[in-house]
Amino acid sequence: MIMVQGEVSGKVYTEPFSKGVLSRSLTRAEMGPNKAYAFASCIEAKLKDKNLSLITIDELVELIVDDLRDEDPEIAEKYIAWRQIKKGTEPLIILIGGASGVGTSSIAFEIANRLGIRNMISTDMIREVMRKIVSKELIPVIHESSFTAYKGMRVPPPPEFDDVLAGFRDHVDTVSVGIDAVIERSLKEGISIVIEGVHVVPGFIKQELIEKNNVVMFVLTLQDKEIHKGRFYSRCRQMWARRPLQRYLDNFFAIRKTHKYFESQASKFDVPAIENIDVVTTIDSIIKHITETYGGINDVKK
Ligand SMILES: Nc1ncnc2c1ncn2[C@@H]1O[C@H](COP(=O)(O)OP(=O)(O)O)[C@@H](O)[C@H]1O
Ligand SMILES: O=C(O)[C@@H](COP(=O)(O)O)OP(=O)(O)O
Repeated sequence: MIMVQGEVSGKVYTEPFSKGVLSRSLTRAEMGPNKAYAFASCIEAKLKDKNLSLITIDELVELIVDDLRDEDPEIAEKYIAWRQIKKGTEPLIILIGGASGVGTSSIAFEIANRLGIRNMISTDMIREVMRKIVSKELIPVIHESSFTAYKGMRVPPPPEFDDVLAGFRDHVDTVSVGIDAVIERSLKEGISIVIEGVHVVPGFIKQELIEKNNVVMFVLTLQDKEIHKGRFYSRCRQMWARRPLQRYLDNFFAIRKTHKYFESQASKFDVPAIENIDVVTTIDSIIKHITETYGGINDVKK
């Protein structure tokens, strides 16, 4: 049996070489599952040829990267980026925001999967818990959707303010308290998490949290209104979908206003705004940003 030697928090451990474990990490770099398994089998054969009984993780990675570069340089680069993120010494908190329907939940799921992050929460769920705690009489805006929150405002905004955006800001401001709490708890426990939804808006999360290098935020956009509208149709086609299409189409104008607000807040707070046209391009772009800002850093700003 070939043993692999790694290190966690200064403690050395060994575990048997597993083709399954290696192929899973290769699929996270976007190699097809069959190819990944075949590649992992080749690596195992090489180790056997060398008569090795023990190899360190770093030596193994070097071998993998060398072979990957010959086999598929693009996947080799993705694998290196993934390793770099994994080597970070702090938990990674990824925040993905965007107007309703732009794809935050789909992309969050893919990102969590790619990075092997086991925790994911939708801000809709945080809001749902808050709704049970805070009555509709006390804070009516959170009992509405983000784009209809203006209907719940106890005092209408002055005429010079856009009512949809005034309601949206109130709504987001309240739910952001819950998001702050999830981030704080994740940092305290040392768990990586992806937090996604319409309530992840630049400028609303506590500054001291967002300033940390291991807390990264992204905004998803869809410039083309028709593509955006199409996403509500595709969402409703899923068998288990319970949210009525018509509601989102009726409020599409208001949803687009929030979309514009996301764009302006992202630009104001220097948060990457990523066009979510194609899943693979979106994921690659997010991973690239994370690698550049977080990957491999050991000195996290406190
Ligand atoms: N990049 C993409 N390309 C094609 N369809 C997408 C993409 N991102 C999301 N979708 C689809 O758009 C719909 C809305 O996405 P969803 O993730 O539910 O949006 P949100 O959570 O932002 O409301 C879903 O049917 C989803 O499969
Ligand atoms: O408040 C909102 O804008 C939407 C966000 O949900 P997503 O479309 O982002 O999933 O929640 P709703 O009230 O429709 O359940």
